[in-house]
Amino acid sequence: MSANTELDLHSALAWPFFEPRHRELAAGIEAWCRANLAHEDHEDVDATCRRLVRELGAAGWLKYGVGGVAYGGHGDTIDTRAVCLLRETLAKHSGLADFALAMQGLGSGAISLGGTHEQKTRYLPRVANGTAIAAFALSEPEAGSDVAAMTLSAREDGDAYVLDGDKTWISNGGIADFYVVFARTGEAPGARGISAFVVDADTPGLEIAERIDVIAPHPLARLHFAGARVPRSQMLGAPGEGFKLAMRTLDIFRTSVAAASLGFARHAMAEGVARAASRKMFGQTLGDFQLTQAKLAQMALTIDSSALLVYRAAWLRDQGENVTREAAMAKWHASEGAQQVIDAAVQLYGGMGVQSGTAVEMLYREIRALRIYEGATEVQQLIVGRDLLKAHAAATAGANTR
Ligand SMILES: Cc1cc2nc3c(=O)[nH]c(=O)nc-3n(C[C@H](O)[C@H](O)[C@H](O)COP(=O)(O)OP(=O)(O)OC[C@H]3O[C@@H](n4cnc5c(N)ncnc54)[C@H](O)[C@@H]3O)c2cc1C
Repeated sequence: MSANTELDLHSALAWPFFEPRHRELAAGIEAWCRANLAHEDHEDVDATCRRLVRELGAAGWLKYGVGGVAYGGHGDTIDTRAVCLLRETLAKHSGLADFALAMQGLGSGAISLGGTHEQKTRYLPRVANGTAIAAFALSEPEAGSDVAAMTLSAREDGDAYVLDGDKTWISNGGIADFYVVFARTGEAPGARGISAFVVDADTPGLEIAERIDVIAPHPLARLHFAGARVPRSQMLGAPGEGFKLAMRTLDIFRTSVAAASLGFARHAMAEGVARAASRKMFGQTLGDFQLTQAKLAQMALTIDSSALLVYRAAWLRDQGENVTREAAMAKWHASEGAQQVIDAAVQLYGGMGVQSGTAVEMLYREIRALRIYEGATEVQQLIVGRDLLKAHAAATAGANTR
C-alpha cells in the first residue's frame, strides 16, 4: 500500500472520535495485513475463506465482533469503532479478508445481543477464535429489501420448531458451521411474527440448494429447509422478537459496511494518485493536467466525507446512542462514494483499469455489492427520510403540549 494511504489513515486517527486503544489497534491490524495478506490464493474461495477465518481468529482480530469477555469477546459490548477500523484496514488490503471478519460478527451478532448464557457459551468462543464459521440468514427469494415479507416458516412441534422454506444470498452459505435464521412463527402479522434461531449446518432437513457466483467471489448460497427440526432451546430471544434482533444486529454492522467501502476507496485513491504521478503523456505526466487534479480532489473529498460519517456513527453508537439515521447515512454515502472513487481510479488507468487482475479492476468488482446488501442505497434513503419526519412529528407534538 502506498505511503499516501497511510498518511490519510494516520491523520484520520487523530480525530476526536478515537481513543489511544483505537490508534494501537489500527497500527496492529495494518502490520498484520502487510505480513499476512500479500499472497492470497483466490483460486479456491471456500478454502481461502476458511483459512482467513482461522488466521484472523488466531491473531485475535475476531474478538472485536463478539460481545462478552466471558464468551471470548474483546469487551462486554461490541466496540463499533474497533470493528470499523478493522474492516477499513482489511478492505484496503483484501476484500475477502474483510468479508471473513465481517461475517463472523454479523453471523453471530444476534447471539451476542440476544442469546442465553448457554447459547453464548456454545457458539461465541468458537466464533471469536475462528474455529466455527457463522452466517446470517435473513433474505429470501421474495423478501430482500422488503424483508418483513419473509415466508420461511417455523412451526412449533413439541420441544422443537420445524423449519420449511428458502433463504438466499446467504454469505458463508456452504462453509458455515451454523446459521442464524429468521423465520415466521406467526405471533402477529408482518415483522412482529418473526423469530430467530441458531441452526447448526448439519441439521437434517437443511441443505445447500445452490451455490451462487458473484462478481467478487465469496462463499454464497441458497439454503433450503424441508422439515428441519430445531430444538426450542435454539431460539434467540423471545418468540416474535426476531425481526427486532435482526435490525439491532444490522444497526451495528451497517456502519462497518461503510467502513469497508472506505477501505476500498482509500486503496483506489492510492492507486489513482500513483498512476497520475507516473503516467507520461503529451510531454507531461497525467497529474500535471488540471482535469486530473480536479478528479483527485473530488476523490479525496468523497473519502474524507465518508470517513467523517463512518466514525461519527461508530462513535455515537459506542456512546450508547441510537444511530439508525447516522448508520444509514454512512452506509449510503460511503458505498456510493467508494463506487465513484474507484470508477475515477479505473479511468485514470485507461485500458489497464479494466484489465482483469489489476488492483482497480478488482476494486471495481469488490465495491458493487456493498451498495445492495444490508439494505440497498434506496432503503438507506428511506430510513433517513422517515427518521427526519418522525423527529419532526415528535418535535411538533412536544411544542403543542407545552
Ligand atoms: C454479495 C451479497 C451478499 C449477501 N449476503 C447476505 C447475507 O449474508 N444474509 C442475508 O440475509 N442476505 C444477504 N444478501 C442479500 C441482500 O441483503 C439483498 O440482496 C438485499 O437486501 C436486496 O434484496 P433483493 O436482492 O431481493 O433486491 P430487491 O429487494 O428486489 O431490490 C432490488 C432493488 O430495488 C431497489 N429498491 C429497494 N427498495 C426500494 C424502495 N423502497 N424504493 C425504491 N427502490 C427500492 C434497490 O435499488 C434494490 O437494489 C446478500 C446479497 C449480496 C448481493
